Amino acid sequence: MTHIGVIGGGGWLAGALLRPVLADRIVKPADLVLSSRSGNISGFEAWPGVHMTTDNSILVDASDVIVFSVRPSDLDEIDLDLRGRFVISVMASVSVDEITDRFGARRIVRAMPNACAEQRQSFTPWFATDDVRKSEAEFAQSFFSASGRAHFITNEHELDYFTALTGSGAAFPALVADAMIRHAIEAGIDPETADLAVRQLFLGAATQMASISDTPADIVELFMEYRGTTAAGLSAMIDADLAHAVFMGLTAARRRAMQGAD
Ligand SMILES: NC(=O)C1=CN([C@@H]2O[C@H](COP(=O)(O)OP(=O)(O)OC[C@H]3O[C@@H](n4cnc5c(N)ncnc54)[C@H](OP(=O)(O)O)[C@@H]3O)[C@@H](O)[C@H]2O)C=CC1
Ligand SMILES: O=C(O)[C@@H]1CCC=N1
Repeated sequence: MTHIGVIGGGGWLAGALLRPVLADRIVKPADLVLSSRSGNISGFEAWPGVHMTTDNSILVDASDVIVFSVRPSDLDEIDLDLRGRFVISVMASVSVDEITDRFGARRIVRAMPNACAEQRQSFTPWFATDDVRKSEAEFAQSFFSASGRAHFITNEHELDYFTALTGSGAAFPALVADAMIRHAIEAGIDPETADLAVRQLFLGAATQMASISDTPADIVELFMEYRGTTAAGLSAMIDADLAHAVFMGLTAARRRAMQGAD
């Protein structure tokens, strides 16, 4: 697993995944090839040895592992024969069967990281076809572990669910954070302080939830039992059916993932 080629390597997710991989020397800069359509790839200035191309066939010839990180709607313009090759895909909504039908590859790892990879905090479930070799599965686990928590799953269909749940990265928490910041500003807190306060709150909450055995439901219960100001706030949010809004959002995102997002 030495030479890696990333089709769509100039994109948002590829950069977020690859910078930790390069920083950890899981892949050497000289062994990495990135492709894009435009030839414009930035974010790799710290690793001048990384190769860049607009020709995917050059990338394939130079690589043992071919990573697909283009938008699903851009797949039609890619015509490659990848029979006998090992492929990793991070594309939403593109099944391993579709990858086999389009490109001939049978040894496929399909993963769903998120953009928190840049901070090494992605949750990345990944699935492997039966043909994937042990060394290739080990490479996939170490590749995705550089940018967060990599988690092997045995049911490919779950990836469409995770596309909605965790592929969305900071987006859904950011929606809640933004509402809190706007409320604070309306209450007279200056915007800079409101922003600082809510960012720190989310960092504290995430760190706490990641490090204690209490579940999120236990934490809610703890504050409800305390019967203080937080319980008053929680009761109003529960009455307003915050959970319903979250369920509706996740259902819509999952439906889109199953239909084919771009
Ligand atoms: N962004 C995210 O948070 C997440 C994304 N994903 C998945 O990752 C994949 C990539 O997404 P993202 O990084 O956001 O997308 P971007 O639009 O940021 O990047 C896509 C990249 O693909 C390149 N590209 C398009 N067509 C070709 C081609 N024919 N040959 C070579 N390169 C090509 C683009 O080049 P150019 O710019 O020059 O056109 C660009 O560098 C998607 O399938 C998405 O579903 C999964 C989880 C999270
Ligand atoms: O919003 C999107 O479509 C991308 C793909 C999966 C998560 N984010």
